[in-house]
Amino acid sequence: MASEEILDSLRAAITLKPPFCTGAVPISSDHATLFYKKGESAHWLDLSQANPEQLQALAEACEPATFGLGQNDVLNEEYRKAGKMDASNFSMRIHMSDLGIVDRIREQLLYAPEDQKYVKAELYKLNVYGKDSFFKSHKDTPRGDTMFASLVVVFPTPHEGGALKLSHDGEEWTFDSAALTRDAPTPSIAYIAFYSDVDHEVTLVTSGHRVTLTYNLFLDSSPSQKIPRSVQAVAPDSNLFRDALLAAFDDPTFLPDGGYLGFGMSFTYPISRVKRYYSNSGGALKGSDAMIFAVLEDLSLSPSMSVVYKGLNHKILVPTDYLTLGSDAYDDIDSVLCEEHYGKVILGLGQDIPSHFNEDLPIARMTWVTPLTTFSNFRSDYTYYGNEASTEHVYGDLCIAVKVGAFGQRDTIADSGSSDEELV
Ligand SMILES: O=C(O)CCC(=O)C(=O)O
Ligand SMILES: [Fe+2]
Repeated sequence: MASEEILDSLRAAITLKPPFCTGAVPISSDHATLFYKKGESAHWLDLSQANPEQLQALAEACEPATFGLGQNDVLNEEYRKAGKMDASNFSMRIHMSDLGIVDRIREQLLYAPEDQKYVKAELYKLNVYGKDSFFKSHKDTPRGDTMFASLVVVFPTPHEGGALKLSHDGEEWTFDSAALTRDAPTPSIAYIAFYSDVDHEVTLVTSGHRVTLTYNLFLDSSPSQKIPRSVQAVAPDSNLFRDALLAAFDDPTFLPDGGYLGFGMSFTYPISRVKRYYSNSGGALKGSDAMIFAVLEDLSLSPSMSVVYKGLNHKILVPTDYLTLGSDAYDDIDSVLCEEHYGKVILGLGQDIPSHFNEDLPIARMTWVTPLTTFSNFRSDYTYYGNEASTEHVYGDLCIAVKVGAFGQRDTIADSGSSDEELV
């Protein structure tokens, strides 16, 4: 039986990386010059040295900002009070890639094999948060299934308040853009990029004007962006987890006969994207999820993105490679998931085989290092052909699963997903 102390040391080594990256970057007047349309006339101002009258004129050229609710954009000033200008109504010569911000996001937020680490920052809107503006807590609506994060850039226009507060999984962070831009020795923008599924809010602006550009960040497969070699596949803090895993593997009392290790996800992933991007590798996973996957691969194990289904009688582990949604079932769902989707019944390491167990079903002896979460919960519909055809569904949660060999041969098992009948 896996000793609790070894598991605790593994858990402690999974340092939760903050779900954002941030910084301040000096800008020139050329970067800070904003041209915009208002009715028939054109205007411009330099956001690195704008006066209150210019900022007030810009605020008046904006429309009230809406926000995404489901698939709709709604206006509700109890929830969000700010001005917005669509990208078609203004122009700036500032590019996030030229300022090195896209590279920083790639290194710090996107933690994937080099050939998948392409980030595209697409300008979304300009916002002006005048006095009494705010935006209550929300998650950003993903615009397409390759969008993974949002980027907010705040210009050095005088204002107080308007900090961005983020919270995820019981932790909170504050991005005080007013202080960051005020304290910089030369005119600088402050930026923050955060995963779209992180809750965030803009606190009340108590004076001045907070002017921002927002960008949607997409995974992009264009090879035009070459990744600098210096970007490491595994970031330094992953050494802690790697060392803890190696120590656990060296301990004969840890999974003496081998078994599966499971890791619950720390972030949300749309299942359509999981099938497309993550089935064979952890490409573009977020934060500690990405770190765990990368370290397991580095240790020559074969982690897979898998789903834990709550089946009829059992929990069933199915690699996302073999996940088909909307299929037909001529048998009970547990058997279908095992026989047609390379699923395995999950049992704990020392757990007895339940009575009336169908001996044909393969078993995965699973130890959860981090608990299964419902961040990436989804539902699969299928048609069950019993006496009559009926539409049924089964719920699943995404996880990282890895098969580990017995003591002395930890990394020798490639979990091909084939329906090996042996009890692991
Ligand atoms: O301005 C900010 O700091 C955040 C804005 C925001 O959350 C949004 O536009 O969705
Ligand atoms: Fe937002």
